[in-house]
Amino acid sequence: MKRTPHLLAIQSHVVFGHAGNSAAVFPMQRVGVNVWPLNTVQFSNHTQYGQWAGEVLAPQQIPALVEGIAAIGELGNCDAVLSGYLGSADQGRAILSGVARIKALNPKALYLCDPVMGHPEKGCIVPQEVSDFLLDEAAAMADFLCPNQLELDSFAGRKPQSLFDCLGMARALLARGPKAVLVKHLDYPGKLPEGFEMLLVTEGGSWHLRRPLLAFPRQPVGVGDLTSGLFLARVLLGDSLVAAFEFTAAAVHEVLLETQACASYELELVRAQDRIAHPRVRFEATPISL
Ligand SMILES: Nc1ncnc2c1ncn2[C@@H]1O[C@H](COP(=O)(O)OP(=O)(O)O)[C@@H](O)[C@H]1O
Ligand SMILES: Cc1ncc(COP(=O)(O)O)c(C=O)c1O
Ligand SMILES: [Mg+2]
Repeated sequence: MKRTPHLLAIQSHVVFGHAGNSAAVFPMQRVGVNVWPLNTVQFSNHTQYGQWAGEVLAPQQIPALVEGIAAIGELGNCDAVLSGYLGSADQGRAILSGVARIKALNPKALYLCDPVMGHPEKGCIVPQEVSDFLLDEAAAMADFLCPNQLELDSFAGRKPQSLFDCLGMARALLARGPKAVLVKHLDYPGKLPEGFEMLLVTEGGSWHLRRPLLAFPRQPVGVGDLTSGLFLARVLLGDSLVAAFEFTAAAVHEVLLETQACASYELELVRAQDRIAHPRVRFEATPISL
């Protein structure tokens, strides 16, 4: 029997609704991965409500929890680490130490960094020191980096002029260390308004994918976290990077269709669970080169 992969997921938890681990853990479990959730913050709700209660996990808790798992002899069974929303730069550094510790025990373990940065125009609130940490330190250690367009712009230090420009900006990130860059959401001059586009850039090639852009009265949150989580889960389950990319696009689209049908602001993950595991739609990733 094939072994069930184990994934340490280090990102936010919200009590109500879905963002961070609260968006990604259940879908990753639903597709067949054992998830170890480590919550960087526990907030009442995601920050795009403009107000929330709760607190940030003390950074020293991260190594303490990782060592706790090592002490029971399980840390070497960790196949991958995912990091997302961080409450402080010190938390980020603690995560990188944890990744190094896990890779020493299991050299095949993968690290996916979703560089969640704050953006006034989006309403996602993250301390500035976290963005600096992600740009300067985290990208170098990541096997997979999953920025959205605004985060890709921050890495490149500029906005793109075209799709090929986005491709160049994503390819440039490979030089910092990652094996693959998944741009979860493209935005560039000339983009067709009716499409939602993504890019996958690897050492072996690059792929572009388009799915329909759905209309929402308020944009749902947690879509990026769902995207990164499902991509890593499917890679661990044995998909090629391109197959994981296509699966992720389809499963996320299914969740958005369910969410739209329910006229819900929060992602309808429970209702969409069978569609996550077995998407009915399929989007093909097409090769693209500079
Ligand atoms: N097919 C779609 N139709 C409409 N909106 C979408 C679709 N897919 C994703 N979105 C929205 O697009 C945005 C993507 O967010 P973005 O900032 O690029 O990434 P992240 O979710 O990581 O922050 C989110 O607001 C999400 O709700
Ligand atoms: C607590 C928390 N975690 C994670 C996120 C990231 O969500 P998204 O996947 O939409 O980038 C947000 C966005 O506001 C948030 O408030
Ligand atoms: Mg995000």
